[in-house]
Amino acid sequence: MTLEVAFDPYAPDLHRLPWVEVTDLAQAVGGTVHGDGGRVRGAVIDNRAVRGGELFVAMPGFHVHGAKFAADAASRGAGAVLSDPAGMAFLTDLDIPAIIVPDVASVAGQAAAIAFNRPCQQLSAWGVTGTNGKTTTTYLLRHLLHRVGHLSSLVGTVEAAVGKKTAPAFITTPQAPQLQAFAATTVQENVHHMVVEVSSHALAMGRVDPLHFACVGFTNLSQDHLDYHGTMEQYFQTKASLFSQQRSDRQVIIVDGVWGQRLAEQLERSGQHDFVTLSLTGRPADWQGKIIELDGGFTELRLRAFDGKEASVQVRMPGTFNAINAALAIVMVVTGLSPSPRQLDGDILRHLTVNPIRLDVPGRMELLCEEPRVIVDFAHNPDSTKVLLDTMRISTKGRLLLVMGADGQRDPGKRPILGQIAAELADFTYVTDGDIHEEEPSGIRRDVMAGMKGYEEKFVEVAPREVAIERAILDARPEDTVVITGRGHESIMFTPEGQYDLDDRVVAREALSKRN
Ligand SMILES: CC(=O)N[C@H]1[C@@H](OP(=O)(O)OP(=O)(O)OC[C@H]2O[C@@H](n3ccc(=O)[nH]c3=O)[C@H](O)[C@@H]2O)O[C@H](CO)[C@@H](O)[C@@H]1O[C@H](C)C(=O)N[C@@H](C)C(=O)N[C@H](CCC(=O)O)C(=O)O
Ligand SMILES: Nc1ncnc2c1ncn2[C@@H]1O[C@H](COP(=O)(O)OP(=O)(O)OP(=O)(O)O)[C@@H](O)[C@H]1O
Repeated sequence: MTLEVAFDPYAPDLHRLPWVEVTDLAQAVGGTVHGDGGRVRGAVIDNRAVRGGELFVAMPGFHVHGAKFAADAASRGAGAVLSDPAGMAFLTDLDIPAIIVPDVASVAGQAAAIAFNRPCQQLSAWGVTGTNGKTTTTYLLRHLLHRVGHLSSLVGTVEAAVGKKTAPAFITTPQAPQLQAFAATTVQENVHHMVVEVSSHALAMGRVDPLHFACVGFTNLSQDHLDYHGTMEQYFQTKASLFSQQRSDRQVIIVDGVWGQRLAEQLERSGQHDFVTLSLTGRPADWQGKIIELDGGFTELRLRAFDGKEASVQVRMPGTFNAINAALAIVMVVTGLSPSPRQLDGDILRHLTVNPIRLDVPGRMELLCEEPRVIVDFAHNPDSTKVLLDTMRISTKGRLLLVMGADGQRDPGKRPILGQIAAELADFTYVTDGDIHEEEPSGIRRDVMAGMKGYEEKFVEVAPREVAIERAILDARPEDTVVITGRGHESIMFTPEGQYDLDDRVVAREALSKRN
């Protein structure tokens, strides 16, 4: 019997990497070496991931300092430790060398890039950022790159995939050493393009450093993550940093929202003129897109470039927002692969649009049943919830029933706004738990319901989530639509008491089986 080994996208073959002298590495990151010489190949941020010879990147975290695990990393065979003055307290009696720098996060990517033999220099990286649509656009990018003959790896909220191998994701954009490890795996699998979903947290925490993207795209910006960024301005500037020439060669920006327009103006003012703009609402832009609604909830997307090149393609994915995501992905591939952003390769545009675009993205508009229609979707902020409910309303014959909640320990300011959108746009809402994390769930639900004042007859509070999903599905009439938002593809519920398996799709299917 052969045991199948699970694919670990963050564990490239270390034997295929050259050794790096610790003194050279220290010099490159401006660190001082404590202990004798030594050498490393590869890098990890978790002691439990050490296989032998890696640099253990010991960063301070929100809960613990990584250096606390340095001795264990050494016992597992780590070649050296990278840490900071605060971490040194844990490094006494260590029998491997340590590189000490003032701030580990700011050099972790660079150190890991060197330890993995600079994998990103051997591939083209594509990045997508924005509040909504990142995951979907990265899937579309990967699909379209394939259409023009380029295999790519993909790392984002749902999965980390290289070729046909895939592993579930635990975070949207991995920590810098993991991203470099993922790039090394990509290179070792002979894949030359890497598509990255770039979160604002990642940009703020230096997780994509020192990656230089071949092409990046901006979807949109609306309220989210203000618990971390504080203000919309700060959130915007963090996202905007991906579009500087220090970080990316080519940039595509949707300018239909005020933040996209600001991004374009900001780049223009800074003397960066080569970026490409895209509008789907008739605003002045390099690329114009027009979305025509077709029967069945699908769309036809017509694109016209600044040089007169035109294409049209059917997007067989529900919702105009998916046509917008497809437009961004198409323009990114044409922009990224053409000789220059202003000298387009018409063959690429033709190849990309010759066949309809149809792609299932796990937990995004995932259709579980036609009658009643039951959809699981990842919408978990005000804008995506509004866009989703507006979209579903068009094709709902009966009532639009919504199962929703908000996440614990995440941007409490958006909770009443989510409640208000639900109250205004759904016919009936089952207010339940989102991802609880380490917060008391009834308080989260109360925050959501604070936005539903005056609509008391249009919602009910039901917890736990499984019960709310079941109740909505059993209440639904055949002509109704049940939309279950907030967790999409996620399969683990985090609570203060621990974690347990909870997949909305599994719960919904079980409930559907109880309808006679
Ligand atoms: C706030 C934040 O970003 N936290 C991340 C951070 O956790 P932490 O600071 O609590 O880490 P910690 O437990 O204190 O540990 C400190 C260090 O010790 C190491 N360690 C820890 C324990 C151990 O046994 N051994 C060990 O080596 C850890 O790897 C870490 O380097 O380091 C962890 C290990 O990499 C991450 O999993 C964790 O992300 C958590 C899961 C998270 O939810 N992050 C969110 C805020 C996030 O980054 N979200 C964005 C945006 C998503 C979106 O757009 O919606 C994302 O990119 O996912
Ligand atoms: N372009 C868009 N504009 C607004 N809403 C969108 C757009 N694309 C998708 N959505 C909605 O947002 C939800 C999440 O989409 P997706 O996962 O692609 O975005 P994301 O930016 O990756 O989200 P997250 O950052 O939370 O991972 C979808 O399920 C859909 O309801």
